[in-house]
Amino acid sequence: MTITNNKLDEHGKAVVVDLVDGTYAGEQFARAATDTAQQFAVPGHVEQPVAYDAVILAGFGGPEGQDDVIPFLRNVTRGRGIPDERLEEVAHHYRHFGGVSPINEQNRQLQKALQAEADRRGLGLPIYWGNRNWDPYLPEAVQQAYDDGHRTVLGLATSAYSSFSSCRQYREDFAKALDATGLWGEMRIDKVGQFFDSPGFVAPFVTGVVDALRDLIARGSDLATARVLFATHSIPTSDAERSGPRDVDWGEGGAYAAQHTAVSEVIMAKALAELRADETLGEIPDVEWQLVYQSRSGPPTQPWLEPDINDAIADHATAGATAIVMVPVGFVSDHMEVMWDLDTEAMETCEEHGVIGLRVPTPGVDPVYVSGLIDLVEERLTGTAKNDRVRETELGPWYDVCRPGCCENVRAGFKPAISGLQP
Ligand SMILES: CC1=C(CCC(=O)O)c2cc3nc(cc4[nH]c(cc5[nH]c(cc1n2)c(C)c5CCC(=O)O)c(CCC(=O)O)c4C)C(CCC(=O)O)=C3C
Ligand SMILES: [Fe+2]
Repeated sequence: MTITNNKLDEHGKAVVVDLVDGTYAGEQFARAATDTAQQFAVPGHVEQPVAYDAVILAGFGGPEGQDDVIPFLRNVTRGRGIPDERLEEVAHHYRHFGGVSPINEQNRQLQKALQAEADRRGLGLPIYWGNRNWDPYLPEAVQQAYDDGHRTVLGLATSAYSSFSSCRQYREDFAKALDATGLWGEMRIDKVGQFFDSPGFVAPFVTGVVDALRDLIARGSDLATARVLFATHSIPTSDAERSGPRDVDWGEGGAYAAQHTAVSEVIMAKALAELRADETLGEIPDVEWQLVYQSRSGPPTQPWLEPDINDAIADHATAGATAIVMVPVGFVSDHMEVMWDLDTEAMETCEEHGVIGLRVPTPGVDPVYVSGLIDLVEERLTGTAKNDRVRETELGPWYDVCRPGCCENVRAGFKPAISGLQP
């Protein structure tokens, strides 16, 4: 069986992936031949215009009532055979908030805001929305876009960094949606590359850190004893090591940790520069910062990225810190991982240790972020050259087309994915 995704674009420059046999979820599926590598602009930036006619926003999805909680968690943990009793332990975060995660409403708002910005620029692009784990599901969004006549679609996932969970799984979800709808070869879906260091994503965090530090100054707190903790989702160290292209040595924690470290450094530098530009504030000392991890799950025997934010708060308090500023740099909206793990648990840890705890907002639907995402869409519409794309760290602009093995998950095995060279 040969299936073709990513058909020739109308400018003749081929972005074609010929797919050969592979197996996925009991179905004959597609595996791309690696010798198609030459057909992509190496090292993975598409520098020709593509006439995308729609955008599909891909979200994580979350429950919207108590009855949704267990079915949602079954979806998230699908294929790992976790019994419902175990899921009920995770469920208590959701149960605590009436079984409702704010994530779907946040994505509805984001969809609206993106649509308004695309319309304002006269792009004529409808923005669809579908989720990985809850209604509305991604295949429905793909089918809807197809039924409305769209054949060349740009995917945009609500996740900024590289790793299996934050990038490749969304690429697989789009491929799975093409399979579920029978639209392989009928519809081209490409995905916007990881945007951790795009100006629109970075700016709201800078504003947030500036506001939090100003707040501390206003309270008479000494910034020399404040700590800024940049928080992101922990992942298994085995996933972290495989994040990003395999032919680059990213150091400990792989591209995932390297991207977070680079962005945190930029946010910190920009925030301090902004505060120092305000002479009414007096001397602003350097503020100690650290990248920390949250929301670890999985068996205790499996190593995940550390330190955990709660351990870090305890250590900093012991070492004399008086205030903790939490920056959820790994997340795009104030969903459950933020509401529970930071605003509930980590705040409690701050209280226990007698330190001030402040939490910076995520980008959410900040107009700067929304506009920045549409800039990324425009880069792909116009085929903006790699060197003309504005990014805030040396690591970017990240790839439009991932290389073989990028963010692979050896536990789950090979699955087809869009916007990359297989396997
Ligand atoms: C890197 C990353 C992001 C950031 C990138 C992105 O945003 O996509 C993220 C986001 C999210 N994670 C979320 C929820 C969950 N994640 C789980 C489990 C896991 N996440 C992982 C990683 C990530 N997760 C991993 C390695 C696992 C272990 C299981 C596995 O190997 O897959 C579980 C299962 C229970 C448990 O194990 O705790 C739940 C319920 C929600 C929704 C929140 C809401 O409802 O508001 C969001 C946005
Ligand atoms: Fe997660």
